[in-house]
Amino acid sequence: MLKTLYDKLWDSHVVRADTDGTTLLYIDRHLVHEVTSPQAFEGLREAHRPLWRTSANLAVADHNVPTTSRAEGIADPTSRLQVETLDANAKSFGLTYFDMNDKRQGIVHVIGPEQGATLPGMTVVCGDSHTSTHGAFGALAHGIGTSEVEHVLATQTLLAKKSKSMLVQVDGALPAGVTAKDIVLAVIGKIGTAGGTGYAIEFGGSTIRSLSMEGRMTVCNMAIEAGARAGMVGVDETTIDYIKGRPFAPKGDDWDKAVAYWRTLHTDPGAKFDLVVTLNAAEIRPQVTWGTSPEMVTTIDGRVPDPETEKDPVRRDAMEKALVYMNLAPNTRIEDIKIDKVFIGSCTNSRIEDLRAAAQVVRGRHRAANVKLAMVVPGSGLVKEQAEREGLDQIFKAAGFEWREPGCSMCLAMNADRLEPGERCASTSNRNFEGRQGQGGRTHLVSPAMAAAAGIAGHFVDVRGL
Ligand SMILES: CC(C)[C@H](C(=O)O)[C@@H](O)C(=O)O
Ligand code: SF4
Repeated sequence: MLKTLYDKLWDSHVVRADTDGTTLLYIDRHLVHEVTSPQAFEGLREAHRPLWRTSANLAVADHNVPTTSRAEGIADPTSRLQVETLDANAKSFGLTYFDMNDKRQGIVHVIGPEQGATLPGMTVVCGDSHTSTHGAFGALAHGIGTSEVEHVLATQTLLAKKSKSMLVQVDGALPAGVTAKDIVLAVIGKIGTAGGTGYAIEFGGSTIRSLSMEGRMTVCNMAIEAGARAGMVGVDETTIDYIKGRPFAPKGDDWDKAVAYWRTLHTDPGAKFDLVVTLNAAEIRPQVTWGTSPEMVTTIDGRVPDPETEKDPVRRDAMEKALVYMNLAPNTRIEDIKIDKVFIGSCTNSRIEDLRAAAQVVRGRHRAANVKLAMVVPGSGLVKEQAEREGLDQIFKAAGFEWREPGCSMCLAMNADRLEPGERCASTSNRNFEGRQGQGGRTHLVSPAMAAAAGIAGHFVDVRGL
């Protein structure tokens, strides 16, 4: 039988399947962070349960860590308690753990692949919705809730039901200045934030094949924002080259055997998907969100839409509400929207290529006077180190951008980095709902190059013209 990549990943992890489709799946890799793990560890402790397979777990603190003056510790007591609780749990349960001062520390979805802890053919879970990122490696990866975190820690399995399959096929050469972030925002603009509900999405086509692993991770990262449970890309030489030599990757004979297996991890030609969506890369332009959902997106040469032209009353209401929150008038040119802050970071766009793309734009230029703060937050200590080797930190600092320590930072308002009420931000993160970056803050999702360009111009601007 012809199989999709999703079928192959699913079938190879079934421990037991009931007639109603409820399936117990074996989990190969469990990533742990401080927000969704405390109750899970507490549950194990109360039940006197050990971990089923300690070496399957990798833990890191990311959401609550400060991105400045880390040596002084964490000022906020709630954040400090969460991180200290993970410190203590990792120690008492014996998990591999990168603490806040370890240079391998970073955002959980950046460090998994960086360490080679995320490998093709694996099932990867984490108590975090953006676990879909890891699907870029030909893995079945998705977020789980805290009670499931406890279940995985105790049994190395998860109860699941198979989703339907969707292929998002993107073909053609990407125009200059258009990036993986623009592809995925364009996909969400097309299918909507509910378009992927009930599906696992495979991204394919020549455009996706030509993306680096960083780009593929950006695309899979936001599959969850399209409503899908998982995003994935088939394995090819780009995947294998990325993994080779990473600390957790197999070595010697094991490497050869693994690679032979990994090369089978793609959809068989002719295998059927429940739904196929196609995009032409040549038609994708730099994207900017204007509202409070990633599907409220348009192109840099576009305008804020006018709710008057929307016939569906539910959608019209949502648009009106979003425009009030965003303080935007219908028909405003996107290029005329002024910004107060820039955030370059998050598990969507904080990898070395993202930082290179942003640095290329700001090199020799300076932050606009109306931009109060432009911050660059590398996804991990190792990304930071690499960027510094390449002199990117100097380029950013010379341009008036702040160079920070790794973490989730201003992607969400769970640490010291946040927007003040009414502030408008060009952000490379993945969510723009009300209050996401701070109460009353206004988020516009863009690519790293577009965020950098907005920081220089003081308003959104087309990177293709720079
Ligand atoms: C805190 C965590 C549970 C959450 C998630 O699951 O995604 C966060 O990472 C986010 O991006 O909103
Ligand atoms: S960077 Fe943002 S989206 Fe990613 S895990 Fe952290 S909070 Fe969630």
